[in-house]
Amino acid sequence: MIEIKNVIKRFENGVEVLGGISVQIPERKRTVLFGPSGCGKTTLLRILAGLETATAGEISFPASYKISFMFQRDSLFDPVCVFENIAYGIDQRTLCRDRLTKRVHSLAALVGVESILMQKTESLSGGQRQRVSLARALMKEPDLLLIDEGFNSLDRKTKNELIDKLIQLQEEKKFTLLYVTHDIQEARRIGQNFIEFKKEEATD
Ligand SMILES: Nc1ncnc2c1ncn2[C@@H]1O[C@H](COP(=O)(O)OP(=O)(O)OP(=O)(O)O)[C@@H](O)[C@H]1O
Repeated sequence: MIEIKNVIKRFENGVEVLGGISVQIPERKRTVLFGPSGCGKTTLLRILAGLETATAGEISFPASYKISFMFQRDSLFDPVCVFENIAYGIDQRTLCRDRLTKRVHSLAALVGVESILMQKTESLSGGQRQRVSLARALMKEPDLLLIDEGFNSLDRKTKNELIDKLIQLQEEKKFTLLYVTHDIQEARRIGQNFIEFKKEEATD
C-alpha cells in the first residue's frame, strides 16, 4: 500500500494545494485519480516521482520502488532518435546491448513505433511522442507508473488501443499504476480503484 498522509504543498508564490489529503493507493492495481482542475493532481504525482517535495505530511512506499512517469509535457530529448529516447536512463552496465536492443524493439512494437526507431523525436507528431514516452516509462520496468493525462494527443480509437496495451502489460507485470485523467471513458476503461479529490482541496 502506498500511504499518503496529510500532504500539503505550498509553492514559493504562496499557492497552497492538496489541503492535507490522506489517501491509500493499493499496490499492483490500476488507480485513477480525478478532481477539479488546479486541485493538485499533477503536484501529487510530481511529489511521488521525487520532482517536488511536500511541504507537510508523509508519503510512504517501499524504498526499493522503481518509479517511472509520463507527464502531459513530455521530456523526450529531441536531438537523438526514438531508440535512444526509449533506452534513455537504462544503465547499460546492468543490461547488455543485445538485451537492451531486444527490449526497446519489443516495447516499440507494443506501442506502435517500431518503424520509426531511427527517427529523431523532433520530427514526431504529438501522438507519436506520447507512444515513445510510454515505451520509455515502461523500459525501466517500474514498480510504480505515474501517468498524467498521458494520451491526450491521440484520437479515441488509438487511445483505446494504447490503453488496452497498457492494461495488458499491467496485468502481466503487476506494477502499480496511478493515472490522472478528466476523461470519464478512459477512467472507466483503466480503473480498478478510483480516488476523487474534493473541491475543498482546490484553490481555484
Ligand atoms: N511550480 C509552481 N509554482 C507555483 N504554483 C504552482 C506550481 N505548480 C503548480 N502550481 C499551482 O498549483 C495548483 C495545482 O496545480 P496542478 O497542476 O497540480 O493541478 P491539477 O489538479 O493537476 O490541474 P489540471 O487538472 O488542470 O492539470 C495550480 O493553481 C497551479 O497553478
